Amino acid sequence: FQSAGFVRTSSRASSAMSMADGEFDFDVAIIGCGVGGHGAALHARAQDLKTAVFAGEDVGGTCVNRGCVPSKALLAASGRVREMRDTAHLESLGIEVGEVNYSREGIAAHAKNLANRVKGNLEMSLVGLGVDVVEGRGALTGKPHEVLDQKTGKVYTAKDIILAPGSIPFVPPGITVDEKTVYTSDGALELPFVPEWVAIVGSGYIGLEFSDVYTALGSEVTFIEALPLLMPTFDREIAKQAERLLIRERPIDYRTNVFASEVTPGIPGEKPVTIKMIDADTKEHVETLEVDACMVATGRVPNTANMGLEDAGIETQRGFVAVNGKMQVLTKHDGGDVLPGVWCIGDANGKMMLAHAASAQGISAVENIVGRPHEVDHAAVPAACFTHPEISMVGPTEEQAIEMAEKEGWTLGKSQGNFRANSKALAEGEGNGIAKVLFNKDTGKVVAVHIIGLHAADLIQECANAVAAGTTVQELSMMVHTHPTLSEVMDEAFKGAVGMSSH
Ligand SMILES: Cc1cc2nc3c(=O)[nH]c(=O)nc-3n(C[C@H](O)[C@H](O)[C@H](O)COP(=O)(O)OP(=O)(O)OC[C@H]3O[C@@H](n4cnc5c(N)ncnc54)[C@H](O)[C@@H]3O)c2cc1C
Ligand SMILES: NC(=O)c1ccc[n+]([C@@H]2O[C@H](COP(=O)([O-])OP(=O)(O)OC[C@H]3O[C@@H](n4cnc5c(N)ncnc54)[C@H](O)[C@@H]3O)[C@@H](O)[C@H]2O)c1
Repeated sequence: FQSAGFVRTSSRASSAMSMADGEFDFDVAIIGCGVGGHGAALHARAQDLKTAVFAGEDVGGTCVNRGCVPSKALLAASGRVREMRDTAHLESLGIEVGEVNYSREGIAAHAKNLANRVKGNLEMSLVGLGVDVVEGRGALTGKPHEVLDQKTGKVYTAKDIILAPGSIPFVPPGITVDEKTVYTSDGALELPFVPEWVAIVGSGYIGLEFSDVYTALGSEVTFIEALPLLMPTFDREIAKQAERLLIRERPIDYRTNVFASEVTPGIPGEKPVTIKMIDADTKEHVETLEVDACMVATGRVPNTANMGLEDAGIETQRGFVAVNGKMQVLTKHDGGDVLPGVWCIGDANGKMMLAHAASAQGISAVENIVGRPHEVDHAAVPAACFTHPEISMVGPTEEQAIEMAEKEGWTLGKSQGNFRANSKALAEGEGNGIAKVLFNKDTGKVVAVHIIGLHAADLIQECANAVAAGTTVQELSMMVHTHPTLSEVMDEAFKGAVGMSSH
C-alpha cells in the first residue's frame, strides 16, 4: 500500500496539491488514523482540503485492529456456538443438532482476517480520495502549524492540525500483563487459548462482551469489580436484567467492591495465574484466586504521550486533552484558552470513548475548520454492548435522568416495551428483554432509551435519531412500525408513553 516515508496517492491527491496556496504543505494534518482520524480525513477531502494523515503505521487504530471489529467477529462466531449448543432452545423450534464443535484457530482467524480486510478498505479509501498518508508517528514541534514525522525527522506544515491519537488499555498498578496469561483486550482478541477458568477484572463493556465470548466457548468466568455493583455504568434496571440474562444463567460468578491488587502471570497448563484481592474500602486482603487466565478490562487511557503536547502549551489531565464543543483544543482543563488551529477528536479528548463518536467529532472538527460552526450533540449518541442478547442506550441512565429532572424542574415520564409481547421475538424464541423510554412529560421529548434484548443495538438508532431531532413521544406514537418486527417493541413503548395501546 505505501512506500517508505511519504506516500504519493491518486490523481485526486495531485489535484489537491495544486489547490494549496503555498503557505502550508497541507490545509489539514491529522495525527492518528483510527476511525476518528480516518473520518476526519475523508470529510476534509470531501471539502477539497489538502489533507495528510500521520498514521503511525496503524491505519484503522484500535477499532479496526484491536477493538470493535475483531471483538464483534469473536462475538459473532462464539454466539453461533452458544446458539447451536442450546439444545433446549433449538428443540423448541423443532430443530435437532448433533455435537457442535469449533476450532479456536478458525475463530481467531475469522477475527484477524476481518480486521485485515477492514483495514485494507480504509487504506484504499485514503488512497482513492487523495489523502496523503505519512507512515510515521506525528508530533507537534512547539511552533504553530508544524508537525514532525518522528520516523524521518521531516517537519511538515499545516493550516490546521487535528489530534486523533486514541487510547490504550489502562492497567491498574500491581497487575503484571504478559499478554499471554494476563492480558488486556489487545491480547485477548487474538484468542491465544480458551482458558477453562478466566477472571475478568472490570465489568464494563469489554469485560461483559468477553464474558459472552468465553462462556459461549466453554470457559468459566469470575468477574472482579472495584465498585459495589456489577456493570456500574449501566442503567440500574437494565443492569439487573443483564445480571439475570447474561450472568446468572451462565457459569459466571463475581466479586464486587474488591480490587485486584496483585496479579502474577502463570504458564498455560503448568502454573496458574494468581490474583490477590483487597477490599475496596478497607484495603485489606480478602482473597487469593488461582485461575488459568486473567483479562484486565479496567478502562482505557489516552494515547497522548510523546507527541509534543507540552511543547505546544497543552496541559493534559490524566492524558486527556481538553476541548470545547467545536473540538478546538484548550490549553487547560479549567479555564484554558483555545489553541488556534489545533483540534482534538476521539478517545483522546475523553468526551465519549466510542468509534462512531470519534468519527462524528472528526467530521464536526472539519466543518468548523471550513467555517461552518458545528457541535456534536453527545446526548444523542447511542452506544451498544454486543452481548447475546445485546444492550443499548442513548442518553442518561434513569438514575441520572431523575436527578436532571429535579434540578432542571421538569417531570420525567417512563414507558416500557417488552420483547415477550413481540411476535418476531417470540418467533425467534427470544422473548427476554425490555425497552425503556424516558421522556420529558412537559414537552414530550425523548430524553433517554435503554434496551436489553435481541438486536437491541439496531433498535436504538430510531431512538437516537428521535433524541437528536427532538421528536416527541406523541409524534413517535403515531409513526408506523413494520409488522412483525422487533421495532414494534419500541412502538409499544412510544404508544405506552401517551396512554395508547399497541395491541
Ligand atoms: C475491545 C474493544 C472493543 C470495542 N468495541 C467498540 C464497539 O463495538 N463500538 C464502539 O463504538 N466502540 C468500541 N470500542 C471503542 C473504539 O475502539 C474507540 O472508541 C475508537 O477506536 C476511538 O477512535 P480514535 O480514532 O479516537 O482512536 P484509535 O482507534 O485508538 O486510533 C488512534 C490511532 O492513532 C495512532 N496514534 C497514536 N499516536 C500517534 C501519533 N503520535 N502519530 C500517529 N499515529 C498515532 C494509534 O496508533 C491509533 O492507530 C472498542 C474498544 C475496544 C478496546
Ligand atoms: N460495544 C462498545 O461500544 C464497546 C466495547 C468495548 C469497549 N468500548 C469502549 O472501550 C472503553 C473501555 O472499556 P472497558 O470495559 O475497559 O472500560 P469501562 O470503563 O466500561 O469499564 C471498566 C470497569 O472496570 C472497573 N474497574 C476499574 N478499575 C478496576 C480495578 N482496579 N479492579 C476492579 N475493577 C476495576 C470499573 O469500575 C468499570 O466497571 C469504554 O470506554 C467503552 O466505551 C466500547
